[in-house]
Amino acid sequence: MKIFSTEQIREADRYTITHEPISSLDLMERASQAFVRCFCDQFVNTRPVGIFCGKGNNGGDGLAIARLLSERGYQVQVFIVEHTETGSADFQENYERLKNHHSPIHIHATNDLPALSPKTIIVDAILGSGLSRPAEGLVAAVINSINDLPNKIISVDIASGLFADKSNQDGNPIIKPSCTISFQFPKLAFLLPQNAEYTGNWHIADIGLHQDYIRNTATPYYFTDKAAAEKLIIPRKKFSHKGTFGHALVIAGSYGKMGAAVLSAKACLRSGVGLLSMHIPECGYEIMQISNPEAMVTVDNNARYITNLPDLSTYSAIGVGPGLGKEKETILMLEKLLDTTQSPLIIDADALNILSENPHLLDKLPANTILTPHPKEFQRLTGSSSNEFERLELARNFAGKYKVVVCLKGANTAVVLPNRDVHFNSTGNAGMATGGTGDVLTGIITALLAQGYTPQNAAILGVYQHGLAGDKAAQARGMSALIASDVAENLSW
Ligand SMILES: NC(=O)C1=CN([C@@H]2O[C@H](COP(=O)(O)OP(=O)(O)OC[C@H]3O[C@@H](n4cnc5c(N)ncnc54)[C@H](OP(=O)(O)O)[C@@H]3O)[C@@H](O)[C@H]2O)[C@@H](O)CC1
Ligand SMILES: Nc1ncnc2c1ncn2[C@@H]1O[C@H](COP(=O)(O)OP(=O)(O)O)[C@@H](O)[C@H]1O
Ligand SMILES: [K+]
Repeated sequence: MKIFSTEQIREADRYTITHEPISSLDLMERASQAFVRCFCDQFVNTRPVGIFCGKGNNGGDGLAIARLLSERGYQVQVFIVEHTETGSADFQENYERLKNHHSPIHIHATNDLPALSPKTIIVDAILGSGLSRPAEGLVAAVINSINDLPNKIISVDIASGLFADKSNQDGNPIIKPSCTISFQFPKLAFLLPQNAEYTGNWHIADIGLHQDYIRNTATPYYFTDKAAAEKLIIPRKKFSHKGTFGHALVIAGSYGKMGAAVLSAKACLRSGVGLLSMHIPECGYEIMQISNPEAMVTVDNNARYITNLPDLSTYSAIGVGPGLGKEKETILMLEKLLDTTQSPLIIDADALNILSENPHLLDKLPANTILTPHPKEFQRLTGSSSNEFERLELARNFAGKYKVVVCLKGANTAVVLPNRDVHFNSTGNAGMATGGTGDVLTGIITALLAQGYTPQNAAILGVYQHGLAGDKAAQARGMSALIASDVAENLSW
C-alpha cells in the first residue's frame, strides 16, 4: 500500500472530484460514512458521543459524522471550536444539514467547554491534514483540556495538532487518541515511534479515491500489508530439490553467545533454505550439532571466537554478525569477507558494530548488501538525529550513498532500499522486544537470499514473515511470555 504526503492526498482528492466525477461535498459524505461504519463496529449506540469540530474540512467531516451517528440512534453532542470566523464551504453546508436536528455548542473560550460524562466517546474532528502550524491559542487550549479527560478519544483522519509528514516539536499540543480512523492511506507520522501516543491503534477507512491517481502517482513510502507481502513469495515447484533452494552460510557466535548462532540457524532452516552451513568457533561445535542437526558446521581454528573464513565458493548467500564479538581477528575476518565474497550478503549485530568502529569498511560493502541495525546500532553507524523523521532521512541517504538495503528495526521496521524507497512493515508486536529476535531475522533473510530472492524482496518479505511469526507466537502465549525461539518455531510459509 502506498503512503502519500498530505499534498498528494489533496491532489488525489481533486483528481477524484474531477475524474469520477463527484462533488467535494459527496466525497466528504462518503468519507464520513466510511468513518461511521468503522466507528459502529467498535462502539454500540448506547455510548454517548461528543464530537469536537474545527471549521475546516476535518470539522465538516465531524458534522456529517454527527448527523450519521444520530440517524443510527447514537446520542450525539456537537462542539464547534471557533478558531476562525468562517468555515470551509463543505463545513458550512454540513452545518446547515445538521442545524435542523441539533444545536451545536460554540466554543469561544475554554470556559465554554461542557462537563462530559466519562462514558462519552470523544470524536476529534478539530484539525486534520490541513494543519499548517502547531496548534495554538483556543485550539491548543481545547486539545489540552480534552487530553486531560479520562474519556476514550477517536480521531478523524489524524489526531488534531499532529503533522502528517514532518516532526512536531516537543510540547506541541496534540490530541492523544486511543484510535485514529484515517482516510484511504496511513500517514507517514503513524509509522514512527515518536508519535505512538498521538496515533493509538489506527484503522484505514477506504473512501474510494480514484485508483488511477493512486496507481500512477510515485511515492518513496510504502506499507507492507498482507497482500503486498504475499505477492513476493516464490512458490516451491513440485520437481524442485534441495539444490534448488540454495546453500546458505551463517557466520555467527562466540563463547557465551552461541545462542545467537543457534537462533539464526533455526530460523534459516525454517525459511526454506536447501542447505545450511554454520561457521562457528570451536566451542560451539556440539551446541550447534545438537540444537540444529539439520545444519552442517564448519569450525574456526579459534576456540572462542571467529578468526577466519571457510572456502566461500559454494555458498549462494552469507549472513554474518549474530553473537560474533569484536575481537581484532574477527574484524580482519569481516574485512576479508567484504573483499572476497561474490554472494549476496546480510550483515547484523556485532558485524554492524565493527563497521561503525572501522568506517573504512563501509566503502567495501558490496552493492545490495542488507544491513539490519536496531536503532542503537544505526546511531553508531550514522550518528544521532534529533527526531525520527530525520533518522529516516539519514537511513535513506545512507542506503543511497552505499547502495545497500537498510532494515531499520523496531515496531514498523523500515526497509530502506538503495533507491531510497522505504517499505514500512505491518507485522510484529512488543513481545518481540526481547533478546535474540534480531538473530532470528538474520537467519530468515539469509535463507531467502540463498533461495534467489532479490535483496530488496528478501528484506521486505523476511521482515514481514518475522513479524507474522512473532504475532502468532504472541497469540499463543501472550507478549510477555514470548522468547526468540518462539518466533523461529512459529515461522510458516
Ligand atoms: N482526500 C481526503 O482524504 C479527504 C479528506 N477529507 C477531510 O479533509 C481534511 C482536511 O481538510 P482541510 O484541508 O480543510 O484542513 P483541516 O485540517 O480541516 O483544517 C484547516 C483549517 O484549520 C486551520 N488551521 C490549520 N492549522 C491550524 C492551527 N494550528 N491552529 C488553528 N487553525 C489551524 C486552517 O487555517 P489556515 O492555515 O488557513 O490559517 C484552516 O482553516 C482531512 O483531514 C479530512 O478530514 C474529507 O472530508 C474528504 C476526503
Ligand atoms: N515493539 C516492537 N514491535 C514490533 N517488533 C519489534 C518491537 N520491538 C522489537 N521488535 C523486533 O524485534 C527484533 C529485535 O532485534 P534486535 O534488537 O536486533 O534483537 P537482538 O539483537 O536481541 O537479536 C527486530 O526485528 C524488531 O523489529
Ligand atoms: K482530527
